[in-house]
Amino acid sequence: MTVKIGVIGTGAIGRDHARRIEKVLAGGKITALSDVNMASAEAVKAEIAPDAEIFATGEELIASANVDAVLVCSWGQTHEQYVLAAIAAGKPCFCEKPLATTADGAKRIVDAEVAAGKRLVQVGFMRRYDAGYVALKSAVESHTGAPIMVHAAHRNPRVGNNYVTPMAIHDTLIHEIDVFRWLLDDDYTEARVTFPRKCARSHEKLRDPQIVTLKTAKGVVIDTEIFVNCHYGYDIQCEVVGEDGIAKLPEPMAIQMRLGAKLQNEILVDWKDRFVGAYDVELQDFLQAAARGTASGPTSWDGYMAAVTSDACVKAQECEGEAVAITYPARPALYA
Ligand SMILES: NC(=O)C1=CN([C@@H]2O[C@H](COP(=O)(O)OP(=O)(O)OC[C@H]3O[C@@H](n4cnc5c(N)ncnc54)[C@H](O)[C@@H]3O)[C@@H](O)[C@H]2O)C=CC1
Ligand SMILES: O=C1[C@@H](O)[C@H](O)[C@@H](O)[C@H](O)[C@H]1O
Repeated sequence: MTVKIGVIGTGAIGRDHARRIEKVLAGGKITALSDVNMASAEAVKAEIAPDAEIFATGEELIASANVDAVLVCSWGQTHEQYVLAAIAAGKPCFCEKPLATTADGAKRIVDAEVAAGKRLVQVGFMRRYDAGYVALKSAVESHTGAPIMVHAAHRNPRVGNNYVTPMAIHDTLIHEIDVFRWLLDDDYTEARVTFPRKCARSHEKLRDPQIVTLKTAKGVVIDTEIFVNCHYGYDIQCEVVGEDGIAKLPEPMAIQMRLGAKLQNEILVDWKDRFVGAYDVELQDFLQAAARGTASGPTSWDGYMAAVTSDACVKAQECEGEAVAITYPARPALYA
């Protein structure tokens, strides 16, 4: 079966996902596009999906009989309305992170999906599909012994002037928040944030870098450096320290060169390249589940847990150095 896909939001990631569905993956076809910037949707139609119909609104796209499943790739604050509309229409929906920009919004999605009685939503936490993280999880489960600490870093070369301090959590750390719950099979109990001196490239409304420390129910302490003006590249690091040994996230494959009296490996600069394989696998998973009228992978519940944790981390930014407690409600049976 070919799943007819409608994409809402045809900016950086919407365009890239449309490309992979049309040109890389099996079992899907882009039949509909929508963006508040119609020119962007028109450009994606012209370059990637010539058969797609352009809709003025996401709601009209979701209602179309020519759309079996939906990709929500618009700005974060618009995700909730589209995911709720997709659930109401009974159509599988892949939603880019964040599921919603508030924990209350994510909870409304969880409630709607539970009321629908089946999984319809996959959240775009692609790191769970990254070959390096999958190997790391296997090493932690089989070799390192019980985890005690995690040291991590999330570094972007630069960000725009619209990227302000809380976005380091909602937009950036949210990937670590999700992937460490999955990697450690654990939940968080408290968050703490420390700011070193602000780096010279950080603009007025951004305190960069910062270190977020999360503690889990099993007692693991995770420190993550977020540095979004690191300048040198896009660099994701993670090391798990266990009772018997240490496991480290592999570096992306890169040719090692001996040149000009230097030993060199290229470092990537763009998240699209760093996680290209993971995006492919996550969307192939979505297409397979959507063909069965359902969803798999990271759930609405995971999106909700990430939102609750993000809110606590933002509070922790506001009271530097102090611990902010994190508590979660009971998990509905749909997400057992
Ligand atoms: N999983 C990942 O690694 C990544 C996820 N993202 C997430 O994807 C989403 C989009 O990010 P980007 O593509 O980087 O942003 P972008 O700004 O390049 O594209 C967003 C597009 O959505 C459109 N849009 C905004 N409001 C809309 C609405 N109400 N209806 C329809 N279209 C609307 C904009 O006109 C724009 O074309 C964000 O939630 C972001 O956090 C982004 C980058 C990487
Ligand atoms: O999701 C993403 C961006 O929105 C975000 O701004 C980056 O920090 C992340 O590394 C990338 O994966």
